[in-house]
Amino acid sequence: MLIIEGLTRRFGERIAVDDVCLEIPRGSFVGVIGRSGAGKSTLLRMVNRLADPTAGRILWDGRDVTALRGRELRDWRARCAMVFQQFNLSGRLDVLTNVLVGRLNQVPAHRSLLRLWSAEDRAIALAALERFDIAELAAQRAEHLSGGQQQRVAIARALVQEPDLILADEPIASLDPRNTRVVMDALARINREFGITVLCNLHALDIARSYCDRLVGLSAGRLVFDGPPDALDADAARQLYGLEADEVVDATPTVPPAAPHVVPFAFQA
Ligand SMILES: Nc1ncnc2c1ncn2[C@@H]1O[C@H](COP(=O)(O)OP(=O)(O)OP(=O)(O)O)[C@@H](O)[C@H]1O
Repeated sequence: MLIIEGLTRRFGERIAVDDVCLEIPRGSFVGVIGRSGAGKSTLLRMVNRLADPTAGRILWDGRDVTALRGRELRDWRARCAMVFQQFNLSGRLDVLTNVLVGRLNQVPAHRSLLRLWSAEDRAIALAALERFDIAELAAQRAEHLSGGQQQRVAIARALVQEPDLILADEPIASLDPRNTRVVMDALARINREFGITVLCNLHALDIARSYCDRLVGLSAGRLVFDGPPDALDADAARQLYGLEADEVVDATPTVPPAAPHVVPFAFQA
């Protein structure tokens, strides 16, 4: 369970996240929605401590992760895999090596420094690529892939990290509609098949409604909506999006939420 208590982040006079409280059970797929500048990225970045809160606490299974330092903080970050809008791959490295980077925390330091990947690590990385139908790209340089393929590589890298949480910050913002579906499907599979909690910042409300089992809406840093997608009515959307509400509201969910089916990690093909 992820518990966020009174989480606040100020940048000078500006409050990016303002006294947010949430309880997120394991295995949830939560969409964080709101206008540009609402505080979505700052909220996610605080969860894995890329940004530190000005006030408040974050607890994972009862442990205060806001207090972690040094090795414990590195371990926490390894358990919260990030997926970014711009994929954050090493373009000149091949796809398999990019995925193996997700294993760095699982291997002894001397091996990770020398990039000495074991046959088991390679098999795990390859199986993750197979899972997302991109194993045939394993030897290609990441920079030669399309945006949708690169994002699937980034999700495979997140998966081999064996995280408790995936924090996806606008993972589909630079993708076309077809790749948007492919990438959201990949996140949904990780959530359902492995029971990994997903927090996903999304601009597109129709996508958030289709894929997430819960929506958390921020406006000027404050939590103004927290509920299932079908509870987000026109009034709630207007509170979140103001005059843009009519543009972003699509009342028809396009993909019915699927029941979670949890299996342990098993990457080997
Ligand atoms: N490092 C920073 N320094 C100063 N202000 C910041 C910083 N990071 C974020 N902010 C401000 O905090 C507020 C929230 O920003 P944040 O990026 O979290 O919003 P967002 O909802 O993710 O927006 P977008 O959807 O455009 O990415 C904004 O007003 C932003 O300008």
